[in-house]
Amino acid sequence: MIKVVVAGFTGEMGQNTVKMVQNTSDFELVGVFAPSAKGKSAADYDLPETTSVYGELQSIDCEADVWIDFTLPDFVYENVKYAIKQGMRPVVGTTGLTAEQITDLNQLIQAKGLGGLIAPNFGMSAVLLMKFAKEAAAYFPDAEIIEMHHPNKKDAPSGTAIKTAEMISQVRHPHTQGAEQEKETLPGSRGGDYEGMKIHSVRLPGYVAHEQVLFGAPGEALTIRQDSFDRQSFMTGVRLAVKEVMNLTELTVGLENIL
Ligand SMILES: NC(=O)C1=CN([C@@H]2O[C@H](COP(=O)(O)OP(=O)(O)OC[C@H]3O[C@@H](n4cnc5c(N)ncnc54)[C@H](OP(=O)(O)O)[C@@H]3O)[C@@H](O)[C@H]2O)C=CC1
Ligand SMILES: O=C(O)C1=N[C@H](C(=O)O)C[C@H](O)C1
Repeated sequence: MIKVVVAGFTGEMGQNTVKMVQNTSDFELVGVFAPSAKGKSAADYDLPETTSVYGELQSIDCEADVWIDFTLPDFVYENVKYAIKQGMRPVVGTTGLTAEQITDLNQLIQAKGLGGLIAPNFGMSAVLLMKFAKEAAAYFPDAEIIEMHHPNKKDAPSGTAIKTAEMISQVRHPHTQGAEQEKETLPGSRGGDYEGMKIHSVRLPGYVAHEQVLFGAPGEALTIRQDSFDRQSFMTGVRLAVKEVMNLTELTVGLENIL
Protein backbone atom coordinates (compact mmCIF):
# COMPACT_ATOMS: atom_id res chain seq x y z
CA MET A 1 0.00 0.00 0.00
CA ILE A 2 1.23 3.48 -0.88
CA LYS A 3 -0.05 5.98 1.68
CA VAL A 4 -1.02 9.28 0.07
CA VAL A 5 -1.82 12.85 1.19
CA VAL A 6 -3.65 15.11 -1.29
CA ALA A 7 -2.96 18.86 -0.85
CA GLY A 8 -5.56 21.12 -2.47
CA PHE A 9 -8.20 18.40 -2.16
CA THR A 10 -11.13 20.83 -2.42
CA GLY A 11 -9.99 22.17 -5.80
CA GLU A 12 -10.79 20.97 -9.31
CA MET A 13 -7.68 18.80 -9.59
CA GLY A 14 -7.74 17.83 -5.92
CA GLN A 15 -11.25 16.37 -6.18
CA ASN A 16 -10.34 14.27 -9.22
CA THR A 17 -7.16 13.14 -7.47
CA VAL A 18 -8.99 12.07 -4.30
CA LYS A 19 -11.30 9.88 -6.44
CA MET A 20 -8.36 8.42 -8.36
CA VAL A 21 -6.53 7.54 -5.10
CA GLN A 22 -9.67 5.97 -3.63
CA ASN A 23 -10.21 3.93 -6.81
CA THR A 24 -6.66 2.59 -6.96
CA SER A 25 -6.37 -0.67 -5.04
CA ASP A 26 -2.79 -0.23 -3.85
CA PHE A 27 -3.18 3.42 -2.74
CA GLU A 28 -4.54 4.54 0.63
CA LEU A 29 -5.78 8.11 1.21
CA VAL A 30 -4.41 8.86 4.67
CA GLY A 31 -4.75 12.66 4.62
CA VAL A 32 -6.16 15.65 2.76
CA PHE A 33 -5.25 19.33 3.11
CA ALA A 34 -6.89 22.66 2.16
CA PRO A 35 -7.13 25.87 4.21
CA SER A 36 -10.95 25.92 3.85
CA ALA A 37 -11.07 22.52 5.62
CA LYS A 38 -9.94 24.04 8.94
CA GLY A 39 -12.21 22.73 11.71
CA LYS A 40 -13.93 20.23 9.39
CA SER A 41 -13.97 16.44 9.58
CA ALA A 42 -13.80 13.54 7.12
CA ALA A 43 -17.59 13.17 7.33
CA ASP A 44 -18.01 16.75 6.05
CA TYR A 45 -16.42 15.61 2.78
CA ASP A 46 -17.82 12.07 2.60
CA LEU A 47 -14.37 10.69 3.24
CA PRO A 48 -13.70 7.58 5.35
CA GLU A 49 -12.89 8.10 9.07
CA THR A 50 -9.37 6.81 8.37
CA THR A 51 -8.60 9.91 6.26
CA SER A 52 -7.28 12.83 8.35
CA VAL A 53 -8.51 16.25 7.25
CA TYR A 54 -6.11 19.19 7.72
CA GLY A 55 -6.71 22.91 7.34
CA GLU A 56 -3.21 24.01 8.38
CA LEU A 57 0.08 22.87 6.91
CA GLN A 58 1.94 22.76 10.23
CA SER A 59 -0.70 20.49 11.76
CA ILE A 60 -0.18 17.69 9.24
CA ASP A 61 1.12 14.80 11.30
CA CYS A 62 0.01 11.63 9.50
CA GLU A 63 2.57 9.16 8.21
CA ALA A 64 2.49 9.01 4.42
CA ASP A 65 4.70 7.93 1.53
CA VAL A 66 3.56 10.43 -1.11
CA TRP A 67 2.38 14.05 -1.08
CA ILE A 68 0.33 15.02 -4.13
CA ASP A 69 0.19 18.79 -4.60
CA PHE A 70 -2.49 20.55 -6.63
CA THR A 71 -2.66 23.85 -4.75
CA LEU A 72 -1.64 27.32 -5.92
CA PRO A 73 1.63 28.80 -7.23
CA ASP A 74 2.10 31.00 -4.13
CA PHE A 75 1.99 28.09 -1.67
CA VAL A 76 3.43 25.06 -3.44
CA TYR A 77 7.05 25.65 -2.37
CA GLU A 78 6.32 25.83 1.38
CA ASN A 79 3.92 22.87 1.11
CA VAL A 80 6.41 20.64 -0.63
CA LYS A 81 9.26 21.66 1.69
CA TYR A 82 7.13 20.72 4.68
CA ALA A 83 6.10 17.39 3.11
CA ILE A 84 9.72 16.42 2.37
CA LYS A 85 10.73 17.26 5.95
CA GLN A 86 7.95 14.90 7.10
CA GLY A 87 9.52 12.14 4.93
CA MET A 88 6.98 12.25 2.08
CA ARG A 89 7.86 11.98 -1.61
CA PRO A 90 6.27 14.88 -3.54
CA VAL A 91 4.30 14.47 -6.76
CA VAL A 92 3.71 18.07 -7.83
CA GLY A 93 1.27 19.29 -10.46
CA THR A 94 0.97 22.83 -9.13
CA THR A 95 2.58 25.39 -11.41
CA GLY A 96 4.87 28.26 -10.46
CA LEU A 97 7.98 26.71 -8.84
CA THR A 98 11.09 28.68 -9.85
CA ALA A 99 14.35 27.03 -10.95
CA GLU A 100 15.96 28.10 -7.63
CA GLN A 101 13.10 26.59 -5.62
CA ILE A 102 13.37 23.32 -7.58
CA THR A 103 17.11 23.20 -6.86
CA ASP A 104 16.45 23.79 -3.12
CA LEU A 105 13.79 21.10 -3.00
CA ASN A 106 16.05 18.66 -4.83
CA GLN A 107 18.80 19.20 -2.25
CA LEU A 108 16.34 18.59 0.56
CA ILE A 109 15.02 15.45 -1.14
CA GLN A 110 18.49 14.01 -1.64
CA ALA A 111 19.50 14.83 1.94
CA LYS A 112 16.46 12.85 3.13
CA GLY A 113 17.16 9.92 0.73
CA LEU A 114 13.83 10.45 -1.04
CA GLY A 115 12.64 11.04 -4.62
CA GLY A 116 10.07 13.37 -6.16
CA LEU A 117 8.40 14.33 -9.41
CA ILE A 118 7.20 17.67 -10.77
CA ALA A 119 5.11 17.62 -13.95
CA PRO A 120 3.78 20.83 -15.52
CA ASN A 121 1.26 18.59 -17.25
CA PHE A 122 0.22 15.01 -16.44
CA GLY A 123 -1.75 14.59 -19.68
CA MET A 124 -0.33 12.34 -22.40
CA SER A 125 -1.46 14.66 -25.22
CA ALA A 126 0.44 17.58 -23.67
CA VAL A 127 3.58 15.51 -23.04
CA LEU A 128 3.53 14.41 -26.69
CA LEU A 129 2.84 17.95 -27.92
CA MET A 130 5.94 19.21 -26.10
CA LYS A 131 8.07 16.38 -27.52
CA PHE A 132 6.81 16.96 -31.08
CA ALA A 133 7.21 20.73 -30.74
CA LYS A 134 10.85 20.32 -29.73
CA GLU A 135 11.43 18.04 -32.72
CA ALA A 136 9.73 20.46 -35.12
CA ALA A 137 11.63 23.49 -33.80
CA ALA A 138 14.88 22.08 -35.19
CA TYR A 139 13.39 22.61 -38.68
CA PHE A 140 10.96 25.47 -37.94
CA PRO A 141 12.75 27.87 -35.57
CA ASP A 142 9.95 30.50 -35.65
CA ALA A 143 7.12 29.56 -33.30
CA GLU A 144 4.36 31.12 -31.22
CA ILE A 145 2.46 29.35 -28.43
CA ILE A 146 -1.22 29.81 -27.68
CA GLU A 147 -2.56 28.26 -24.47
CA MET A 148 -6.30 28.23 -23.73
CA HIS A 149 -7.78 27.53 -20.29
CA HIS A 150 -10.86 27.76 -18.09
CA PRO A 151 -11.49 31.26 -16.67
CA ASN A 152 -10.66 30.22 -13.05
CA LYS A 153 -7.00 29.61 -13.83
CA LYS A 154 -4.96 31.84 -11.51
CA ASP A 155 -1.63 31.89 -13.39
CA ALA A 156 -0.65 32.99 -16.89
CA PRO A 157 0.94 31.77 -18.96
CA SER A 158 0.35 28.11 -18.11
CA GLY A 159 3.19 25.99 -16.76
CA THR A 160 2.85 23.81 -19.85
CA ALA A 161 3.35 26.81 -22.17
CA ILE A 162 6.52 27.82 -20.29
CA LYS A 163 7.84 24.25 -20.42
CA THR A 164 7.04 24.07 -24.16
CA ALA A 165 8.94 27.32 -24.75
CA GLU A 166 11.89 26.00 -22.73
CA MET A 167 12.00 22.81 -24.80
CA ILE A 168 11.78 24.72 -28.09
CA SER A 169 14.56 27.04 -26.87
CA GLN A 170 16.83 24.05 -26.34
CA VAL A 171 16.98 23.52 -30.12
CA ARG A 172 16.84 27.02 -31.57
CA HIS A 173 19.03 30.11 -31.27
CA PRO A 174 17.30 32.86 -29.27
CA HIS A 175 15.94 35.40 -31.72
CA THR A 176 13.16 37.96 -31.76
CA GLN A 177 10.22 37.22 -34.01
CA GLY A 178 8.29 39.94 -35.80
CA ALA A 179 9.48 43.22 -37.26
CA GLU A 180 12.40 44.98 -35.54
CA GLN A 181 10.44 48.24 -35.21
CA GLU A 182 7.26 46.46 -34.10
CA LYS A 183 5.11 48.73 -31.90
CA GLU A 184 2.12 47.59 -29.86
CA THR A 185 -0.70 50.11 -30.28
CA LEU A 186 -2.64 48.07 -27.73
CA PRO A 187 -0.23 46.99 -24.93
CA GLY A 188 0.03 43.22 -24.56
CA SER A 189 -1.27 42.42 -28.02
CA ARG A 190 1.91 40.55 -29.01
CA GLY A 191 1.76 38.35 -25.87
CA GLY A 192 4.44 37.40 -23.37
CA ASP A 193 8.04 37.02 -24.49
CA TYR A 194 10.17 33.93 -23.85
CA GLU A 195 13.60 34.38 -25.45
CA GLY A 196 11.98 36.09 -28.43
CA MET A 197 9.12 33.56 -28.71
CA LYS A 198 5.62 34.85 -28.00
CA ILE A 199 3.18 33.13 -25.64
CA HIS A 200 -0.53 34.03 -25.73
CA SER A 201 -2.98 33.12 -22.94
CA VAL A 202 -6.70 32.71 -23.59
CA ARG A 203 -9.23 32.32 -20.73
CA LEU A 204 -12.76 31.31 -21.74
CA PRO A 205 -15.76 29.51 -20.24
CA GLY A 206 -16.20 26.03 -21.66
CA TYR A 207 -12.48 25.47 -22.06
CA VAL A 208 -10.50 23.15 -19.75
CA ALA A 209 -6.81 23.01 -20.84
CA HIS A 210 -5.56 23.30 -24.43
CA GLU A 211 -2.39 24.33 -26.24
CA GLN A 212 -1.37 25.08 -29.79
CA VAL A 213 2.12 25.65 -31.13
CA LEU A 214 2.23 27.47 -34.45
CA PHE A 215 5.38 27.13 -36.57
CA GLY A 216 5.87 29.32 -39.62
CA ALA A 217 8.43 29.26 -42.44
CA PRO A 218 8.45 30.80 -45.93
CA GLY A 219 5.40 29.48 -47.75
CA GLU A 220 4.37 26.89 -45.13
CA ALA A 221 3.17 26.41 -41.58
CA LEU A 222 2.81 23.61 -39.07
CA THR A 223 0.34 23.60 -36.17
CA ILE A 224 0.52 21.15 -33.26
CA ARG A 225 -2.43 21.09 -30.86
CA GLN A 226 -3.53 19.19 -27.79
CA ASP A 227 -6.82 19.29 -25.85
CA SER A 228 -7.68 18.19 -22.34
CA PHE A 229 -11.49 18.19 -22.47
CA ASP A 230 -11.77 16.74 -18.96
CA ARG A 231 -9.46 16.71 -15.91
CA GLN A 232 -9.69 12.93 -16.06
CA SER A 233 -7.00 13.29 -18.75
CA PHE A 234 -4.42 14.03 -16.05
CA MET A 235 -5.22 11.12 -13.75
CA THR A 236 -3.39 8.30 -15.57
CA GLY A 237 -0.22 10.37 -15.32
CA VAL A 238 -0.76 11.20 -11.64
CA ARG A 239 -1.39 7.53 -10.80
CA LEU A 240 1.77 6.50 -12.64
CA ALA A 241 3.76 9.24 -10.90
CA VAL A 242 2.66 8.07 -7.43
CA LYS A 243 3.85 4.54 -8.23
CA GLU A 244 7.12 5.58 -9.89
CA VAL A 245 8.10 8.22 -7.35
CA MET A 246 8.71 5.38 -4.88
CA ASN A 247 11.71 4.36 -7.03
CA LEU A 248 13.14 7.83 -7.74
CA THR A 249 16.23 9.09 -5.93
CA GLU A 250 16.05 12.77 -6.92
CA LEU A 251 13.53 15.42 -7.89
CA THR A 252 12.67 14.63 -11.51
CA VAL A 253 10.97 17.25 -13.70
CA GLY A 254 8.63 16.08 -16.47
CA LEU A 255 6.32 13.08 -16.79
CA GLU A 256 8.22 12.00 -19.93
CA ASN A 257 11.12 10.95 -17.70
CA ILE A 258 9.13 8.17 -16.04
CA LEU A 259 7.14 6.92 -19.03
N1 LIG B 1 0.29 19.34 -13.80
C1 LIG B 1 -0.92 19.19 -14.30
O1 LIG B 1 -1.18 18.27 -15.09
C2 LIG B 1 -2.00 20.13 -13.89
C3 LIG B 1 -1.70 21.16 -13.06
N2 LIG B 1 -2.67 22.02 -12.65
C4 LIG B 1 -2.24 23.03 -11.68
O2 LIG B 1 -2.70 22.62 -10.40
C5 LIG B 1 -2.97 23.76 -9.58
C6 LIG B 1 -4.40 23.66 -9.03
O3 LIG B 1 -5.33 23.74 -10.08
P1 LIG B 1 -6.91 23.65 -9.79
O4 LIG B 1 -7.22 22.41 -9.06
O5 LIG B 1 -7.58 23.94 -11.07
O6 LIG B 1 -7.09 24.90 -8.80
P2 LIG B 1 -8.29 25.23 -7.77
O7 LIG B 1 -8.29 26.71 -7.61
O8 LIG B 1 -9.52 24.54 -8.17
O9 LIG B 1 -7.79 24.56 -6.39
C7 LIG B 1 -6.78 25.13 -5.60
C8 LIG B 1 -6.64 24.34 -4.31
O10 LIG B 1 -5.59 24.93 -3.54
C9 LIG B 1 -6.06 25.12 -2.21
N3 LIG B 1 -5.38 26.21 -1.54
C10 LIG B 1 -5.70 27.54 -1.51
N4 LIG B 1 -4.84 28.20 -0.73
C11 LIG B 1 -3.96 27.28 -0.26
C12 LIG B 1 -2.85 27.36 0.63
N5 LIG B 1 -2.49 28.50 1.22
N6 LIG B 1 -2.18 26.21 0.90
C13 LIG B 1 -2.57 25.05 0.36
N7 LIG B 1 -3.61 24.92 -0.47
C14 LIG B 1 -4.30 26.02 -0.78
C15 LIG B 1 -7.54 25.38 -2.37
O11 LIG B 1 -8.18 25.13 -1.12
P3 LIG B 1 -9.36 26.04 -0.51
O12 LIG B 1 -10.62 25.23 -0.62
O13 LIG B 1 -8.95 26.22 0.91
O14 LIG B 1 -9.39 27.34 -1.27
C16 LIG B 1 -7.89 24.34 -3.42
O15 LIG B 1 -8.05 23.09 -2.82
C17 LIG B 1 -2.71 24.98 -10.49
O16 LIG B 1 -1.40 25.43 -10.29
C18 LIG B 1 -2.84 24.40 -11.90
O17 LIG B 1 -2.10 25.12 -12.85
C19 LIG B 1 -3.96 21.88 -13.05
C20 LIG B 1 -4.31 20.88 -13.90
C21 LIG B 1 -3.36 19.91 -14.39
O1 LIG C 1 -4.69 25.26 -14.37
C1 LIG C 1 -4.93 24.32 -15.16
O2 LIG C 1 -6.08 23.95 -15.43
C2 LIG C 1 -3.80 23.63 -15.78
N1 LIG C 1 -2.60 23.93 -15.37
C3 LIG C 1 -1.39 23.36 -15.84
C4 LIG C 1 -0.55 24.41 -16.51
O3 LIG C 1 -0.52 25.56 -16.04
O4 LIG C 1 0.11 24.10 -17.50
C5 LIG C 1 -1.62 22.12 -16.68
C6 LIG C 1 -2.82 22.18 -17.56
O5 LIG C 1 -2.57 23.11 -18.56
C7 LIG C 1 -4.05 22.55 -16.77
